[in-house]
Amino acid sequence: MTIIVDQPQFENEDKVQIPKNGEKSELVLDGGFCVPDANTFGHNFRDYDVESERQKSVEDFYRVNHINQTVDFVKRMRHEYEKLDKVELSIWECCELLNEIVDESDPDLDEPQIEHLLQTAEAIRTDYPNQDWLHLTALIHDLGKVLLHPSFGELPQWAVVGDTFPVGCAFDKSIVHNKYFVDNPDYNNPIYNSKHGIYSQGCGLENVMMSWGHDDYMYLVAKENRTTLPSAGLFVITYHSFYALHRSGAYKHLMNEEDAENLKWLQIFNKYDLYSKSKVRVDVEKVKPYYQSLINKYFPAKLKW
Ligand SMILES: O[C@H]1[C@H](O)[C@@H](O)[C@H](O)[C@@H](O)[C@H]1O
Ligand SMILES: [Fe+2]
Ligand SMILES: [Fe+2]
Repeated sequence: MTIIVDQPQFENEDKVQIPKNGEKSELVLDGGFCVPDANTFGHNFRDYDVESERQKSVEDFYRVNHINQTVDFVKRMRHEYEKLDKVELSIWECCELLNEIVDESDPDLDEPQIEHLLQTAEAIRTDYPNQDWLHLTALIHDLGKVLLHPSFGELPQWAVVGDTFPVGCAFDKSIVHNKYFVDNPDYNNPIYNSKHGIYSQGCGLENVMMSWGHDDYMYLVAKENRTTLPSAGLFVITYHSFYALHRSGAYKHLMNEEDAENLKWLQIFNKYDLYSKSKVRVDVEKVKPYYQSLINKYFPAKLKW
């Protein structure tokens, strides 16, 4: 059986159902990319409740993340990192640096980060051969995880990875492990805990502060280094971990028209980001010249980080 995924769409469930043992079925994305039956550990993708060793550490990750991501914290991080005074590196050098990094929030990934970047990019490239900006967006979408590296300040996991969400307004129920927000200082602050909080209807996501992490950081780096990527590419980078929006449809009241357009690309991108996590290795040396040509097209040779 072949299930075609309609795109783009809002899904209300937080995890994707995959076939039970023995049931043969596959999900086929737009251009024929086949979604694996299960993640590397034999579970549904993004199943945050399944009993496993990994589940416990992922839940603990979200507990600390939800307690510490506050308006004050995000403001401090933005101020610190917009200086871009840490290091000077090319995009590719940064991809290689990612290999030293482990993401403790991810229940699905068991490969080095560079594999994940290339698997995502190559899967999209097959299905959308003419959108070279989307191939490059995929290659760099998780590069901000270098924040975990000593030369970038060695931030703790909870300040770098995991799903993101707005701060400064109420935390939505659809956010993974949302029960831990009760211990966040902003949770009981009347300025921050209403539906709109410090924002207004349709204000545009650009004006909304997201929890600090690799998405926002990479957006900052790309923008300040004057990338020529289109706005949809920057949107994908900035909100790819915002599952409450792109999967559950929460916080739509903060979007403007441009966000709604860009969201369509994010929903396409997300399928590849999530389901290309597999054991199938990409031959890095073989694909490197292609990605290097895209880097040359859209970025300066060296970037300030
Ligand atoms: O655990 C994962 C991982 O950190 C991804 O890079 C991020 O984009 C996802 O939103 C998150 O769930
Ligand atoms: Fe990510
Ligand atoms: Fe990713």
